[in-house]
Amino acid sequence: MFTPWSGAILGCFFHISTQSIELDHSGWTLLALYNGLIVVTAVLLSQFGNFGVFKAASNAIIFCWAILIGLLCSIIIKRLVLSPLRKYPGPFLAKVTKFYTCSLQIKSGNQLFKEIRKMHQEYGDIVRTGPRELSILKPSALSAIYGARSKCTKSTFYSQSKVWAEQDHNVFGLRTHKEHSWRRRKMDHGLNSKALSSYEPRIRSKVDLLLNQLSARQGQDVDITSWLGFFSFDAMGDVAYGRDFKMLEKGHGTIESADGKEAKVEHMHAALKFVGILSSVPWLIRMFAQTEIAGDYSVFMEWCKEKMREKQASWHKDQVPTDIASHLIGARETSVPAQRQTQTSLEEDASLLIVAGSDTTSGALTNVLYYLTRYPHVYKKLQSLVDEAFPNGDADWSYEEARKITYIDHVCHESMRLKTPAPQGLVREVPAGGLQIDDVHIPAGTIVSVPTWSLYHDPRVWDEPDAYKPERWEGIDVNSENVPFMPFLRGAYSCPGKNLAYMEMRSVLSRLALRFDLAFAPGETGVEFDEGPMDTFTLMLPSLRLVLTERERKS
Ligand code: HEM
Repeated sequence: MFTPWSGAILGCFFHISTQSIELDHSGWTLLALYNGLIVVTAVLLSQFGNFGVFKAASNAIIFCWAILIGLLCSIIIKRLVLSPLRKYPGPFLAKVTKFYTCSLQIKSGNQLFKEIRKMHQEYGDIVRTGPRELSILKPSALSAIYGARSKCTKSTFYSQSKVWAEQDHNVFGLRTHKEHSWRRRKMDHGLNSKALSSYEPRIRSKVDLLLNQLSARQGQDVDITSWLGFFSFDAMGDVAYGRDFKMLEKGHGTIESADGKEAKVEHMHAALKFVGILSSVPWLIRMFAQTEIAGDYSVFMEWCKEKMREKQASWHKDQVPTDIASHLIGARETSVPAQRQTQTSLEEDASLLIVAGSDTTSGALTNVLYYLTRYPHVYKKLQSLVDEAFPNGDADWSYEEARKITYIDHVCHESMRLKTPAPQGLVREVPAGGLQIDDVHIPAGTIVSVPTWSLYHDPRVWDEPDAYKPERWEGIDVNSENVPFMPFLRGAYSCPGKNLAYMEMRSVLSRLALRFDLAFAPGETGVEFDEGPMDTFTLMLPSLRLVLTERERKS
């Protein structure tokens, strides 16, 4: 009964019978079951098969290996011969396993988005990048996949954290439309225009601190990537739960948790780099997440959760919410128990806000500064516009006036086009009934994405696609479905922090232009910075060294 052939047949049967079940979350369970099966088989063989212990164990191992081989053969045949995606071109190995794109991510130094672009150049607009996955380089795919009317859902990539129940995930990790939409409404309250106007003075004081620190270092070699990182972490700590990381004050990216443990932002980045490498095989990320080996990353996450618990302890129903956490806590406390956000998900949201809102904004800002330094005529134009709006300099500055300078938005859009914050494309699952994109029908269950890096550099879509030309955005409504550009995404899963991010970017850029001239630091050419962004889901940037000089007229 426990022969290699019966093992192989059992492997095939297991594959066929579990095809419609999502096993991505069950890595450790499957591993445990497999090892358990070896032991049970060995026991059965020694008890009932008249085998000695050694022979029973070796036959059990052979039988279980045969199960694996049968399973693998069945998977490979399905993926190569029977898959509804077999007609789509792509690298042979990509059709067989996601470890192929994982290996490309490693080989390219976390620049899989460039490899995907090469694949499109070789195979065309629709490329099979995985057994179940298509990358679709078509502007019309943006609305079809991500638009407000799209029924596509988030793929398993999104539920890679260690929590089990759907309702315990942070809002980013929620994959069912229903659960996601009510949780999103609660978070959106903390980021609507009324809430934002109450955050504005606090963002302003963080910009004050940033400019003062840069002023104290004027004429020196400054790593602007780090300083903008300190700014965005401090701003998010304040807006998320009214707490300060004090990175701008200390001049380094560390936080301390209540039990005295110190976590460095650079270590958190190392963990994200690891996540970036495994992004093609999210079930493996989840397995690692469940082993509690995240080190500094978990100190950081714990800090965020602790701040949420502190806020909960001091919450009072008559308090006016002053940050996103108090909006979330207020919504929870005033709901009937059956409609309450779970405690775990509240704490998960606490860390999500920092991860989603800090590196993204500082990365976007750093990229803008890179282009402004590289193209001084653009910076001069920005300076003359802010000088015109604020003739007495920084002392006159107000966000109300700064947001009217549309050129600031144009330099941001152009920078986010050339160095898009989520370069690989965001993965979505096609719902029952399939998805129509132009004349192509994509079958249900396919994982689809638009490779935004490729799209934003596509000469068929953009005139001089590699040139930095903020003027191209004049008179263009970036929110229109007809514009093939969505750095903050569109539709149900779009970024709730978009207006906050613009507030931070407009504030920093307008005030920096009022106060400083920019130049690359001696020895800095910008080449490594330009070529070195890593995809760790968002872009992780190399250091950019600049020299800032106070302009003649001081604030
Ligand atoms: C330039 C800065 C930013 C960019 C480019 C950006 C971009 C994005 C994108 C593309 C998504 C969709 C990701 C996906 O579906 O996989 C997203 C989601 C999200 N962003 Fe942002 N973001 C920025 C800043 C912020 C800020 C400041 C916050 C702070 C509140 C924030 C909070 C979030 C959250 C909570 C989500 C998950 C939304 C959901 O799944 O419903 N982001 N962001």
